[in-house]
Amino acid sequence: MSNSSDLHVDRVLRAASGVVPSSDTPDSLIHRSWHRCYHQHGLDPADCFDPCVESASRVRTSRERMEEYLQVARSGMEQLFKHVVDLGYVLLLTDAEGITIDYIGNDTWARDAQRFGLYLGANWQEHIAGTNGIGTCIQEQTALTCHSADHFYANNTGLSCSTTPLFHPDGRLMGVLDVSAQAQSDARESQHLALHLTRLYGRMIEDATFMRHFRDRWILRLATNWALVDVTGDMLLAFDADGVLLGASAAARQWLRALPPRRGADAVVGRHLMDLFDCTMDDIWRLARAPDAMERSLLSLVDQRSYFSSVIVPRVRAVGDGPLREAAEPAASVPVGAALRRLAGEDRKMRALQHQAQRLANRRINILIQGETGSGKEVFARALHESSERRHKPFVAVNCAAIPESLIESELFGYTAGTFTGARSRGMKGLIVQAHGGTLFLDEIGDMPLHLQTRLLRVLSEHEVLPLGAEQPVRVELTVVAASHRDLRQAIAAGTFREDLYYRLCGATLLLPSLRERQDLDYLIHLILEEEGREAGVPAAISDEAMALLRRCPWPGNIRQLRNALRYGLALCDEAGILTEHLPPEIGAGMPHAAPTLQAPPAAPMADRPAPPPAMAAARPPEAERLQALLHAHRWNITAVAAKTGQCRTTIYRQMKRFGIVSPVDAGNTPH
Ligand SMILES: Nc1ncnc2c1ncn2[C@@H]1O[C@H](COP(=O)(O)OP(=O)(O)OP(=O)(O)O)[C@@H](O)[C@H]1O
Repeated sequence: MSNSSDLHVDRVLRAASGVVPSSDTPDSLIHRSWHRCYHQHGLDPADCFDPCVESASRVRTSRERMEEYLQVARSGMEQLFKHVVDLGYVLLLTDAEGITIDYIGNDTWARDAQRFGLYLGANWQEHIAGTNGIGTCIQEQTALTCHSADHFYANNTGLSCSTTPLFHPDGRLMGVLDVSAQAQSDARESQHLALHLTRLYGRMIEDATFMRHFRDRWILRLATNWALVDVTGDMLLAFDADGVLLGASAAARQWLRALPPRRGADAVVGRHLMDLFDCTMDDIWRLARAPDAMERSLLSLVDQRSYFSSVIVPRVRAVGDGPLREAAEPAASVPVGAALRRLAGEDRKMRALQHQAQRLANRRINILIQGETGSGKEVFARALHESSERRHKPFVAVNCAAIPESLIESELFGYTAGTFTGARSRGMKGLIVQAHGGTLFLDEIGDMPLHLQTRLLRVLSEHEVLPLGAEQPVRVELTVVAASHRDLRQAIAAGTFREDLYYRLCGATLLLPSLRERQDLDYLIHLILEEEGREAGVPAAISDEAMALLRRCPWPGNIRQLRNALRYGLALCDEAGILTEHLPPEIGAGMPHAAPTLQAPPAAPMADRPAPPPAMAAARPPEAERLQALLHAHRWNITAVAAKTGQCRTTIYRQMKRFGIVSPVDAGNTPH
């Protein structure tokens, strides 16, 4: 062994035992590696290192497994090689096990490079090759230079290598990009440019792999510099149409570490964009169309900084046609469908909501509608369905508060023949499957029991339903519109609502204004009068005084209350139309001005479809008595009562709930 080799071995051994001479400039990362090689891997720096070359089939297996990564990396390497070829560098690409799976070399140096092990199949893992650019990069998971005497083995000190780790969008290490040359100078600084280029191209390869991997998903590119964000960014995030995170680039993963960890959950996947930014999916649609990067800033909830963004919309295959098309289409000029238009007159908030809903109608986004009870959430959901491409498909409404808890699972998910005995033994298609291709409206979603929330979450994320008793899941495609008058965020905090389900449901949130806030009360009065008058077969007129009285009312029960007041008036009035004395007494008397909030328990002063009562002061309205009698007469068979009254079963349950009517079955008694 030559004198210089002895000196190298001595230096490595001293550092590995913790003795670092003051003349040495310790690179803690390199010294850590020497320590590992000597103490953990049992390597001896005095030995002569022979490159370990894996079999051709091992290399082929690795290349086949990583085809996508390899293709992207190859293009990046070819570009990088143009910059470094004249400087005598060769390029290596390895897999995560440090095995060289691609190589671009320089003919003049090919022999020497081979001698050093710089070719296909060479295994550079640290426990085999000692401290080196690739193996140490895999251990440390960071870009580094292993220059000359940084190598563990003396016969590798003729090399200078700069490397960077390459991460898959799911956070796994894919491999290492290496730029190596014969060491010309003792100074590590001579490798700064090589390290910088390696890092730069490594990032490009990672980003390109990310873009390919998530080409059918939404991608958000973020940068602190607005001018470059459309070309290159600091971070990439991929998410689905509901705003649920699917992947993050290495830099974005690092950034997300500032968030509190989630017990048992991936640090990235499954989070929601609304956890990261002060925005909704609808804002993302808006950003996707904003041409000027200056308008595309997002406030981050991770570090309270503003980031400029560039939104890359998914390229999806349209059903039934081959070519790829852009998922997003210009939406600013989408005309609002008649059903949505009819819901409001000249009310600014409602106008904005109508446009927003129309834009969302055909994008497979789940929507959450919030608003006080009676503000028209179900009516809005129906109008949204009617204004969508799905209008010829089913609209299935489920009131989660109205279906008894014991039935909700089988009603929603269905069951196979033989799962139950008796009348239900034939099996039933659940409501979710009935909504296939159309819209499933889940009213009062906040009342859904927790274990069913878990099942529903699976349906939404996997598009499959497993009916009770079934072995094979049924595939379903549907858009879910959910509604709640409760503040679901509070329900999440209270532990009664699943946060991940909330995020699945609120691809966009629409908050309906209360009737008190609306500026189109006159429009609504005339609309409802016309509808009710037509149904009752009477002319729908109203006096100015009665109109004035209605305008002064604070409407704690919202549109439901307004409709009921007008029905009441129409029932009592004659051909001259509704006069003040025909309105319910509480309208004239003025109502309590306390506005119900989203958290308030449902305030339902009147039923949806009451028969005109002779007096409103009765403790229990006559329609409650009538419903009770009907239920009794039909032995509490809700389906039969629904058929008899021409209403759907959920309405019957809802009325029972409202009037406090409890079936003897639920109360634990046997019906008679
Ligand atoms: N835009 C509208 N035009 C006319 N009538 C409306 C409108 N919106 C709601 N209504 C009427 O108001 C009543 C309540 O509507 P809906 O059931 O949609 O409210 P909701 O917010 O879903 O109530 P809840 O929270 O109690 O389920 C219904 O009788 C409906 O016909």
